[in-house]
Amino acid sequence: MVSALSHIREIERVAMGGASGRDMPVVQSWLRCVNDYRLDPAQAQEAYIVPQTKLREHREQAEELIRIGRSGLETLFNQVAEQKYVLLLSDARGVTVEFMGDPTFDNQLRKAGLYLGSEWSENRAGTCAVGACIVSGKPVVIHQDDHFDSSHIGLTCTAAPIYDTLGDLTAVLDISQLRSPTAKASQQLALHLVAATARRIELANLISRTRNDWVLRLSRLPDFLDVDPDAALSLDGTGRVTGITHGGFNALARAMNLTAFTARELIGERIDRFFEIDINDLPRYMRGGADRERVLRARDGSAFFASSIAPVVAPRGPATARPRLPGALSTLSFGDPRMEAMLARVSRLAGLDIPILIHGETGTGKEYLARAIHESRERPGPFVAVNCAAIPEHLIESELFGYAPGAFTGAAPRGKTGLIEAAAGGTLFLDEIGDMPLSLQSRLLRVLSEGEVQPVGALKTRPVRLKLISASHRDLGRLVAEGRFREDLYYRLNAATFTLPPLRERLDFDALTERMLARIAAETGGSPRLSPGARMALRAHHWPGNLRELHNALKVAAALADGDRIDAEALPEQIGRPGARQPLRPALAPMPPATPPGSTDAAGEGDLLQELAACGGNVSALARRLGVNRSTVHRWLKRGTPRTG
Ligand SMILES: Nc1ncnc2c1ncn2[C@@H]1O[C@H](COP(=O)(O)OP(=O)(O)OP(=O)(O)O)[C@@H](O)[C@H]1O
Repeated sequence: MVSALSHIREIERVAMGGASGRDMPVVQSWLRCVNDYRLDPAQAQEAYIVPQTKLREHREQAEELIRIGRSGLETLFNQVAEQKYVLLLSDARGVTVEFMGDPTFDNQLRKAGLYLGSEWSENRAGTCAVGACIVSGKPVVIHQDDHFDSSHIGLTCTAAPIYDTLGDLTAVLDISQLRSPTAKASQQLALHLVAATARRIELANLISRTRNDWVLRLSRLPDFLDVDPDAALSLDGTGRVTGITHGGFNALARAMNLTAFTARELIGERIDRFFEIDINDLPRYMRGGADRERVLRARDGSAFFASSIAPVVAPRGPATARPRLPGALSTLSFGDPRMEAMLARVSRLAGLDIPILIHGETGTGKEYLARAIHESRERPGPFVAVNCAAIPEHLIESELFGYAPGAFTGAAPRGKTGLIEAAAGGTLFLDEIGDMPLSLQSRLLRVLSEGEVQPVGALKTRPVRLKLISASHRDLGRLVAEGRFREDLYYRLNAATFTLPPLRERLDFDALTERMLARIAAETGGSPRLSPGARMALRAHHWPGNLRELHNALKVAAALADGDRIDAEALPEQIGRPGARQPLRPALAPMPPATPPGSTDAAGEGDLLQELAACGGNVSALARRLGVNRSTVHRWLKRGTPRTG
């Protein structure tokens, strides 16, 4: 093994632009460590293990994937345990959320960071397999002194990415050894095994998450098509792509010779854009047919063997009888599978006097949904909306419950009807219910369980029947645990809980945008249309403000546009007006930039798409502007995942 000193010297040489015999991914990662994360090779740092509470949070988020992938992980571990490998599954931030290893070496493994809770993000740990894999989105071997930090140069680590069904990198699978043969080629088999297991976990994830969709598996060869296909995608009842494995993304992109596309842009496209197939042909590809009957042609002329799995429950979309939603509810979704399923359940409860609790980030349309539920009722009556966070605490009681004449100094002489009574026979919408003071929660509970309200200072209660819809962007369960929300009220409210997806996860983004534009057109009398560049920038944005942010962005853009065409320039600055991005940070070493522009923030891909939009979608122009070659730009675009490490 090389000495720490010569290792440090080598990194310094490479950082100064010196030639290196190491693999390109290693050199690129070293340069990121020096130039982007400002790590110093001379400052060795031992592995970092996140605190237990943090680890619990990371594990909770990865729970579903770990459950789905468990048998694949165990099979892989059994294959390599003899050679003293340990297995780590890390999340997209590099934190190890699952670990399998020989407990005899627990102490050594923990010290080396090959353990549950260790964080292997590149900006913290320097060049390492998990971190380099998160950044590049590709399988990688980081062998011994390929590591940046000299405290890790004894390890050999092999990692492969696991993508979620929308094409985002969600986890990294890694197998590592404390000691290994000197030759890096010794890890080729490890690389193959890890990549194959990651592929299988992606397939299992796709199948388990798309129970009411068709799943189509594709391979160049008929062998193992059913269990280990090269590619897999899920399709709804209209033949639109609802999910993909990473191989599925590659197959779709290749079928259309697409290079500058991200996985998310392919979701929602019709399968007949890519293959000579119709949704009605899918049963033909179910297991049992002869190989030659399972050949499927891609639009670029290449051929695949195909095998389909029918939906466990009836597929969505017009091909099957889609449950008809009452008018008001049907305007809230344009084909997003989660929204459709949720609205179908909501519509069954809308007419009953059961409280409904709506969860969702700010601006996801909680009040819109509440109003739609109200309007879909047979005799809706009044709709009274109250934002519990907006009324000063000392006024909430009298506002909600009203008061009797002379209840307190300064009270109106004839008393006042509270908002609860005002909603009698209709719907009371309590927004931000988590902000309701504890003392009032018990009184609200009484309204719900006894059907009566007692105004402040009144001796008698009055009967009141209403539909209660409450909403919160906070986790009420957590507020209960912290003693800030009454448990009894919580259980009364949460029986029918619905969560609105954030805009960035909705699959009907384009249709939703068009609908909003149509509404703006009706209001303003124009007919605004999005240019391709503006559409790309909108798709690339993260939308922290959700539907509210989108609606406002479109209104502003329509007002600023020259005529009816909305160009990217008319969009608000944070959504990616060309030129709004910060200039590239100059690299220390005179090497081509090893990472896409914007990669130091969490929205690297978004920035790149904005750059591309600014170049009119022309990859060559963008490559010239960034000083890299076209294939580098294609690779960055193909990676299709926002950067995290
Ligand atoms: N279905 C929809 N169609 C069109 N626009 C919508 C829709 N839902 C929400 N919006 C837009 O988003 C804005 C916010 O919606 P709403 O007030 O329902 O969200 P919210 O989740 O209740 O927000 P908050 O958490 O801030 O109270 C609306 O004013 C409207 O501009």
